[in-house]
This record gives sequence, structure tokens and C-alpha cells, in this order.
Amino acid sequence: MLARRKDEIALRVGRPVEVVAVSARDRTRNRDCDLSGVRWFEDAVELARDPDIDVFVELIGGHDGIARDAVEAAIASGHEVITANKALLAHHGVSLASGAEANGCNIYFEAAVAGGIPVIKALREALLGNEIARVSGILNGTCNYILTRMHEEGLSFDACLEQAQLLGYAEADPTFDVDGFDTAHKLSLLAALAFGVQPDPDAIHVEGIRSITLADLEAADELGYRIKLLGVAARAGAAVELRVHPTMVPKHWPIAQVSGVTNAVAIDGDAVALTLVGPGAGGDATASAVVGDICDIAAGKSGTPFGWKARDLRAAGKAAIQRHEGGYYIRLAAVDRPGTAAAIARHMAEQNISLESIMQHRRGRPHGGERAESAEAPAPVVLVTYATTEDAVRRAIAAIEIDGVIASPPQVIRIEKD
Ligand SMILES: NC(=O)C1=CN([C@@H]2O[C@H](COP(=O)(O)OP(=O)(O)OC[C@H]3O[C@@H](n4cnc5c(N)ncnc54)[C@H](OP(=O)(O)O)[C@@H]3O)[C@@H](O)[C@H]2O)C=CC1
Ligand SMILES: N[C@@H](CCO)C(=O)O
Repeated sequence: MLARRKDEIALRVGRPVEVVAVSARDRTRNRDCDLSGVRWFEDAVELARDPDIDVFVELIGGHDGIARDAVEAAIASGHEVITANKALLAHHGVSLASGAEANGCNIYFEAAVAGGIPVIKALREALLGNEIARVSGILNGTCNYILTRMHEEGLSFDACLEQAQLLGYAEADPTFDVDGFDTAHKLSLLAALAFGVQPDPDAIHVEGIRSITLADLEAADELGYRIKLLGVAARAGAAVELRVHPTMVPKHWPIAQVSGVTNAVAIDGDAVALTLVGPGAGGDATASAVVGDICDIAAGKSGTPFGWKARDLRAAGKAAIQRHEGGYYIRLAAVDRPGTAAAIARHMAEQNISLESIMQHRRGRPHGGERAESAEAPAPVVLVTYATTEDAVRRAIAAIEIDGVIASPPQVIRIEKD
């Protein structure tokens, strides 16, 4: 991209941008670009310290090890830093930002959140006049790709994940994607920009998509919803509620229609509410964001990494998911014997949970596809509740489990409604 757009970039930012040095693991690998005349470094830390560079771009990954060492070395040398590494910033953002301020440089990380969507710039600059109430969205391309292909093509979770890896969407360790941690890392950065809280993955309630089955995707469809892995950061009095989990969203909501590797970030400000949609992962999306940051630096822009001085960022505090209020989808494998339905209904009523709908299918149909082998096999029952609390749902389920009327742990998915 830098080579292709060389002349126009130089014209627009006021000076040429040149790649002068590079480091990777394998010097012999074909990089599909001309690196003749570019200095090669075996050691990325040495490159980061090189006095002849202005900007160090870290695209290695990992919150510790070589990526962290190299970024710290670049900052200590007073170099501007660009990174796509949300894990690094989520874990060490405050200390790296303090170091950058002390050394008169900055850290840019547009590629770290939502790939090609310029959401960092939007929150750090364009929306500064707004008081933000909530930032939420689909922040992981791999998960959205998996959920979309499972739903639309009935493919298995494993097959979809393998494809996402082949396409270059997934993290080196894809558990970060599917278990929700990558979304949490990104959410912690958005929360820092929007609310002035320190990036802290431990302050976020995190659930991933591993437990979502074709049965859930089909049931959601029948009920008028789509299942998405959402990250939500919302002002809650003086605190900020931070959570990542699979969520059922009404089919007619724009976010429900965001499919494949596409990401979407909804920002609710007091002056404007908007949703940014775009490619969330992959080479082009990431390059677009990185080159945008390079151009900002070349054009002489400055500022602080999170749009606040590092010392002004306050602790986020741990989200209390038990206090979450909303509708719930609960799928139970109900044991086929008299009294099961009554027991389930009683435990729900004891917790003041009102049911909006109850859906029961013939055993093994249609959710899961397979037919049951015996009359005693559990029957899938899907309950949809009106607004209630997480606490109440957990208590009702615990009582149902103690009664022995379900054959396996229930599936619980939070619902966002109009
Ligand atoms: N994949 C995506 O769509 C996106 C990824 N990111 C982030 O970008 C970062 C990289 O991800 P991704 O490109 O997928 O990962 P890859 O594993 O594909 O690439 C990692 C790169 O780092 C190089 N590298 C690894 N170890 C070293 C080392 N010790 N010294 C120098 N170079 C090294 C590798 O070299 P070599 O090529 O020789 O193996 C490779 O070029 C991560 O932080 C990720 O979260 C952000 C947005 C999107
Ligand atoms: N693994 C990440 C890359 C982009 O940050 C994703 O799938 O969204």
C-alpha cells in the first residue's frame, strides 16, 4: 500500500514515507513486495532502537515477549510507535502510554480495534465534543465469520474456524478469538478512549462463542433474532459496565445484518449516535488502518495514545454481571417424565421470572437435526424470558438442576430487545 500510493501520500502529508528497515522471523519468505535496499534486522528490538528510524510499526502480536520488548525499546528511544496489537495495549496500555508521554512520542493503534474501521480516530478526535453513554458492537471478525457461516450454511464450528485461520482473520492462538478475549482487549481500548478508564481486561465479564450450537442459531432464527458476539461498554452511574458475550439481537436491527468478517461499532453520544461498519480483519483492512496512522505521524499530528493523559485514566473496576438486567434465552434438555414442565415453571415463578415464550420441539428435532434413540431421551425446551436479572436466572437454573429435570447444563444467552 505504501509503495502503491507513494506519490499521493507524499503529496498529501507533505513528505515522503519510506520503509527503511524490517524484521521478521524468516528472511527467506516471499513478502510479495520489493524489499531491496531495505535494511534487515534479525532482532526486532535492535530495529526499534535504531537512531535512523522515525516510526516503529509493530505487527508481531502477543502481550509480552518480543512485541512488548520492541515497543518499549522504541518508546525509550523516542520513536513514534504504531501497533495493531490490542493484547499488548490492553495489558500494558497505561505504562506504555506513560512511557510515551515521558519520551515525547505517541502510540497509534487504529488497526488494533475493528480492523479497517477508523473507530479510534472517531473516538479520540471526531467525537470529542460528545458525552458518550455506550460503545458496543461486533469487534471480532473471526467470531462473526464463524457464526455467520454456521447459521447460513449449517457448517460445524471447527470447519468455520479452520477457514477463518486460512483467511488470516484469526489470532496466532485462535482461543483468543473464540473465547472472547480478543473482543475484550479491543473493548478495553474503546472504553479508555470513550470513558477515560484504564485498559484492563480483568475488569470485563467475558464469554466466548464455543458453546453456541446450530440448535441455538436455528432457535434464534425462529424467535426473530440473530446471535452475535457483542462487546458492550456502557456508563452505569459513576462506573462503566464492561461485558463480552454472545447476544441475541432482533433480526431487523442493523447490527444483526452485519455478517462474515465485517465488524460494526455503535457509539451513543449525547449529540450524535452512529454506527461504523467495515472489514474487521485481514491484510487489506489492517494495512489501511496502519497506513492511516503512518500518514498522521508524517503529517505532524500529535497527542496522547488514549486521548487522555495516562495519569488521568481511572481504574475501571470489575463489572458485576449478576446485576445485568434484560431478556434471556434458556435452552434446556428436559427429561421426559411427568412433572418436568411444572418443576421448570415453578422455579422460574419463584424467582419472579415471567416467560415471554416457551418452544418445545419433538425430541432431537429440529435443533441438532438428529433423531432421539429412545422415548426417554431429553426433549429440547427453549424459554424466552421478559426482562429479569442475571441473578434470578442463575438461581432458577440452579434449582432446576438440583431437581434433576434436565439432562445437561442449560444454554443461556442474553437478549437485547427494542
Ligand atoms: N490478522 C488480522 O486480521 C489482524 C491482526 N492484528 C494484530 O496484528 C498482529 C499480528 O497478527 P497477524 O499478522 O495475524 O500474525 P502473523 O502470525 O500472521 O504475523 C506475525 C508477524 O510477526 C513476525 N514475527 C514473529 N515473531 C517475530 C520476531 N521474534 N521478530 C520479528 N518478527 C517476528 C512474523 O514473521 P514471519 O513472517 O517471518 O513469520 C510475522 O510476519 C497481532 O497483534 C494481531 O492481533 C490486528 C488487526 C487484524
Ligand atoms: N483476530 C482478529 C483480527 C482483527 O483484530 C479478528 O478476527 O477480529
